[in-house]
Amino acid sequence: MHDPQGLPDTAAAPDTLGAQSVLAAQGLVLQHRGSRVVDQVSLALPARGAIALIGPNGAGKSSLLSMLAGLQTPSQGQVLWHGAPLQRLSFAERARCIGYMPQRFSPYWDVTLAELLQMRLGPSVDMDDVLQQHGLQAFASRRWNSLSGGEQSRCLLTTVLATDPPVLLADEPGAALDVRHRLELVDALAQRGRDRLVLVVMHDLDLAFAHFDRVIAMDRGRVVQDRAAQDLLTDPALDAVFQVEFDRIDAPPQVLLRARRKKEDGCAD
Ligand SMILES: Nc1ncnc2c1ncn2[C@@H]1O[C@H](COP(=O)(O)OP(=O)(O)OP(=O)(O)O)[C@@H](O)[C@H]1O
Repeated sequence: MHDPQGLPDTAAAPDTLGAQSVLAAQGLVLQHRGSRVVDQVSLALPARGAIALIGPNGAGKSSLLSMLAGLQTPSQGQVLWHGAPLQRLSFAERARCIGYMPQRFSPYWDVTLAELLQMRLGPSVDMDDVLQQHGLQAFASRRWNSLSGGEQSRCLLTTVLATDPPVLLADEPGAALDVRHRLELVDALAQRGRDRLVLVVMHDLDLAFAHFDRVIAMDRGRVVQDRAAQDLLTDPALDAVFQVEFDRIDAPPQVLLRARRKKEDGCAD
């Protein structure tokens, strides 16, 4: 059964965690060589909202995101889409429901941006329109491998969003962008979060706290904080996650974080 948006109707098999949410993680564990890189993560993600996923290197953010996208199979637990196992959806349905932007992407063939978009959208879509909307006309005939890192990121996000998926999972989409494009990106993601779900892995904490409603922090495979952005920003628990001491600097309309190494490291001023 499908809803009017063409999405599968899986609400017929509700689950206590997943029924209230579009996407949910239920006791997710991911093991590599016997160690748990994601360890018992349960999360309920609503149909709307801009959520940042933060945490130190190796915390398990990318691993969690790829399981939520259905790209990695959990060692334990399951991902729920409207309360029913995500794996019940076909690959085509998953691709329509969940837009996923990985940290690194390189197509198997060295295609042009126009070819990549065409593969994603099909022949009936007017490619020039899409490229123009996103200011990417200049890159249409460029081979993927000839684009700079930041250009690839902008093109990849456009490719992922071209089908307007109800859920976007993006892994550090701003990492390679210059400051203007990074600001444009977080604005666009926050805007999208008003009527869609956007879950974004971010290392830029100032941008995460200024633009996102909810912030989830991971550490050593676990979700250690899951709070409204403004609550977590002022809580020393944030310092503990990153093992630094943050100065909170009042810079209306926001509070900026300045990190110092912890005193016990013997390197603080
Ligand atoms: N295929 C794999 N084999 C072994 N270990 C892996 C594999 N994939 C991930 N890991 C390990 O799992 C842990 C979590 O990795 P993950 O990429 O999810 O972290 P992350 O929070 O996204 O980190 P970063 O912020 O550095 O991108 C890391 O220690 C990583 O080395």
